[in-house]
Amino acid sequence: MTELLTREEYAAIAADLDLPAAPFIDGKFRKGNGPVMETVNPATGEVLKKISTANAEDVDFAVKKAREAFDRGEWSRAHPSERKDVLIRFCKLITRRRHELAVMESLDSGKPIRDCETIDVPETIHTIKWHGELIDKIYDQTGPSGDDAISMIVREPLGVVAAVLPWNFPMLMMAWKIGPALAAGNSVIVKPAEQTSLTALRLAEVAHMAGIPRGVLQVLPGDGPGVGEPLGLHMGVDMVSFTGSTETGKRFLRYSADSNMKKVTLECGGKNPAVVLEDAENLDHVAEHVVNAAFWNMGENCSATSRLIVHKAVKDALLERIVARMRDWKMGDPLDPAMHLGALIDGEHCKKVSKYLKGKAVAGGGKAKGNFVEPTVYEVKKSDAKAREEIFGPVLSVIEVASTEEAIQLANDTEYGLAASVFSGNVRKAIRAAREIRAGTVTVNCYGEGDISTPFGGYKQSGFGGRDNSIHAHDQFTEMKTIWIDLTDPKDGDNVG
Ligand SMILES: NC(=O)C1=CN([C@@H]2O[C@H](COP(=O)(O)OP(=O)(O)OC[C@H]3O[C@@H](n4cnc5c(N)ncnc54)[C@H](O)[C@@H]3O)[C@@H](O)[C@H]2O)C=CC1
Ligand code: BAL
Repeated sequence: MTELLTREEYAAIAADLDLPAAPFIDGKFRKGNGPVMETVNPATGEVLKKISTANAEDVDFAVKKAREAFDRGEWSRAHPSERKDVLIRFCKLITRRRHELAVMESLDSGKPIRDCETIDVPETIHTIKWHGELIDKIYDQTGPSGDDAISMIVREPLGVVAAVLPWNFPMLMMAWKIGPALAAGNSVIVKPAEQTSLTALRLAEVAHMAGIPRGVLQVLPGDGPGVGEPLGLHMGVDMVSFTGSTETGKRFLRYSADSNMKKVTLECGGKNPAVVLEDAENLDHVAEHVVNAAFWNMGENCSATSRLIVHKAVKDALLERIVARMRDWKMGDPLDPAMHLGALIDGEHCKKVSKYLKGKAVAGGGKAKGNFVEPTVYEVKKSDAKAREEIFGPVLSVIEVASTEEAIQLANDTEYGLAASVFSGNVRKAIRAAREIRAGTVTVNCYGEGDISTPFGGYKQSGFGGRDNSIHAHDQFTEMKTIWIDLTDPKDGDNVG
């Protein structure tokens, strides 16, 4: 269990922070050639730091350094157990600095400190450790090539990987990418979201202290056009692993087509349903999961439940319980460990979310103060924008249905397919529904994203090209090669063709 400090202790850590302020390239912080960018605390509007950003010239330099590091081979060709040892040392250093990292994450993103301490930091450590531990335990394969040959099917690191990150889980999404990519031996260039660069920069420095060689993990702060686009278009980048909006994800497919056909994997948006069937058991339990699914991380979560598709027989009883549970979710100062909800990422996003706060709410719906938005529930028609568009905020749209078939049809009536949940007391019905819903993760009688051992990614416009987490992430960050070895004796005659 992670211990939480007091508000005062967190404030003291915040006051003492020495925040990073420049790109981390080839083993050190260097002034970038891009514009200076302010990183702002979304809860207070205070400028936390002025950060020197990278530009296309810095991207070129970082790619060159990443390639040189890859070719030197001290990381890419190190024995897997050596890479494991360094990654585990990296995790130990993160553990030592966990409170500092949690406070930086909370200040920079508006996330409640209790989540940063109990989820973001420990899951970051767990993810990097899991992939480090994995790398010296997986085998390559041989093919069924008969007596005259042996075919080896081996996995090799891709080379230079760019990880383009969102602002909603800055550190954890970095771990989802760098854990498997570094374990496999790649050089990685991280582009954090422009709102949240601080923990990425600190992690790169800590990784270097742990023994990750220069050039192997670099971080380039900056915006999409200034840093993301040159990375996407760069002829020296072998892969982009992206998490963010579907619209920007599609841009990376275009960048790839317009440059070197680099591998692209995309983890994008969602309009995720919780489907509650008429035989759902224990509505208190269902309500607890739905409230967590909809409002955790202020709804700024790609897998957040934003549609509650509920059978009319249980709707009123469930809504009553949801409204009651919402009262336990306290919103306020993110550095106060009693708070469950902090601020949305910035004013622009807050404006986008607030556009949906119209009509009579079942709960919440109060006017947003600063970047804080009250958790809100609406009953809507299936054609309503609230039921169709990704809001990415604490807004839950409830749609009543009259049958299981209608519920599943509606669950699938979206361009997205990231996550879903099904609640039913009948296992056969629940599993049938889970199979019929077209989404990358479907949970039964709970909400969740699985864990590090299970793949995460989307169907339809929620994802492309691979999965984060699990051994499938290792596949994502490696290239597959066949090595065919002839075993016939040349003395026995012609073995050509
Ligand atoms: N995981 C998810 O599903 C996420 C979804 N979103 C959704 O996206 C909406 C917009 O949020 P944004 O921060 O603007 O997401 P975004 O998808 O534009 O940003 C994600 C990353 O892509 C980069 N990027 C942006 N434009 C780019 C470009 N033209 N070329 C290369 N890289 C580029 C950004 O700098 C950031 O690092 C949100 O309101 C939300 O609905 C946002 C963040 C995460
Ligand atoms: N929930 C993990 C991925 C994301 O929200 O972007």
